[in-house]
Amino acid sequence: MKIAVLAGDGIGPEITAEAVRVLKALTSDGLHFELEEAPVGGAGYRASGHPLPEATLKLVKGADAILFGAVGDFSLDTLPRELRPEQAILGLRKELNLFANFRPALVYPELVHASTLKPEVVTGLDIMIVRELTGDIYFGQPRGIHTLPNGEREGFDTMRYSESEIRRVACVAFDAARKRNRRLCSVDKANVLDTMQLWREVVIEVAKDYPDVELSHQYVDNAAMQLLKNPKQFDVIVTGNMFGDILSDEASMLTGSIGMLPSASLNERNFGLYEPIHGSAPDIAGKGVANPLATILSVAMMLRYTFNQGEAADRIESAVKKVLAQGFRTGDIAETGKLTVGTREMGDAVMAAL
Ligand SMILES: NC(=O)c1ccc[n+]([C@@H]2O[C@H](COP(=O)([O-])OP(=O)(O)OC[C@H]3O[C@@H](n4cnc5c(N)ncnc54)[C@H](O)[C@@H]3O)[C@@H](O)[C@H]2O)c1
Ligand SMILES: CC(C)[C@H](C(=O)O)[C@@H](O)C(=O)O
Ligand SMILES: [Mg+2]
Repeated sequence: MKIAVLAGDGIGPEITAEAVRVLKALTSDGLHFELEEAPVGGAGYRASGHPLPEATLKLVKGADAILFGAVGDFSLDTLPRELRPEQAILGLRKELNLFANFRPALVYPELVHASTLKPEVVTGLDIMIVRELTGDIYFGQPRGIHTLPNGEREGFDTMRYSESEIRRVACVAFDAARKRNRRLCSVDKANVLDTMQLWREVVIEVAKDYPDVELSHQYVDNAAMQLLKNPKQFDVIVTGNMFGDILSDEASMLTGSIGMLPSASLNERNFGLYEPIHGSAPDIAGKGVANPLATILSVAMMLRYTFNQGEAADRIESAVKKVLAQGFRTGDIAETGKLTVGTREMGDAVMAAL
């Protein structure tokens, strides 16, 4: 199993190092991983003048899966957009056609205290957000900043989705719902946006092939509120690129921390990029305090989705549950006044539990 390891910027290298240790530990189970690292994001720009260097792209194209840390470097924010670190992850998603993004939000019993919501609202919460990842206002043309006849500048981006783009992610979400509790909520803004009216129409068409899955619809503003009011009403949520970005960060706080949410970004062949949903966290980078569990759990998703190694994935997830039960906490998930561990110690604990 060939894995390209792209650690990226900020806390990226710290959290990725722990996930790589976990992968290497599984080698003793008879699994064989070939790991190769390459620079990406700000690190890619500094190494070769581009956030997604040619050599990095070549490496990922020859790999079976990608383990991704995070990109983002505020000191490069003045660069033209195409050279900024974030273009690396956007470029990989587009180039590799990773349209289906799975972002599970799971509340571990030991972390109920860390949730921003009351225990009875989040205990046992287990939802899956399926975010479309290669379309929407993120990639729609035209876009830009131009000067109006009156001399002021205007910025513009275009929200667009074709029927086939909506259909394929809807199918993925219905399939996921079928394997879970057979409830799918499609989140859109069909009351205002034409793109989203089409979204709703196509989702309803696709639903005809899934009579066993209960489909509901919510406008995104209501969905953002419902996630805080009664998150357990959801099983699978399917939504567009931008709404999914925002709702998944929101959902992370139901679980206690953004440092707990892994993700899988897949194409039609289950080739995948696996990354935590958070960013490079410049405010804590280099301090050794970042929570590595989202990245470690992303490795479990990789084993399950791309490599069909469900047992190994279960082992990682059980190890994470065990360290939480043992009381290991990085700062983001700690109770006030309680002892915390750093990134490396959390990795050590997971290794020991494995
Ligand atoms: N996929 C990605 O690579 C990705 C995702 C999101 C943001 N970004 C980029 O990251 C940079 C920083 O963005 P931001 O500050 O808006 O979001 P962020 O997710 O990096 O950080 C938000 C907050 O969450 C905390 N946090 C994040 N991950 C954590 C972890 N593992 N453990 C403990 N705390 C954690 C941070 O310290 C910060 O306070 C920006 O350049 C942004 O574009 C990249
Ligand atoms: C860094 C950025 C391009 C990215 C996104 O908006 O998709 C991030 O926020 C994410 O959630 O992976
Ligand atoms: Mg995001």
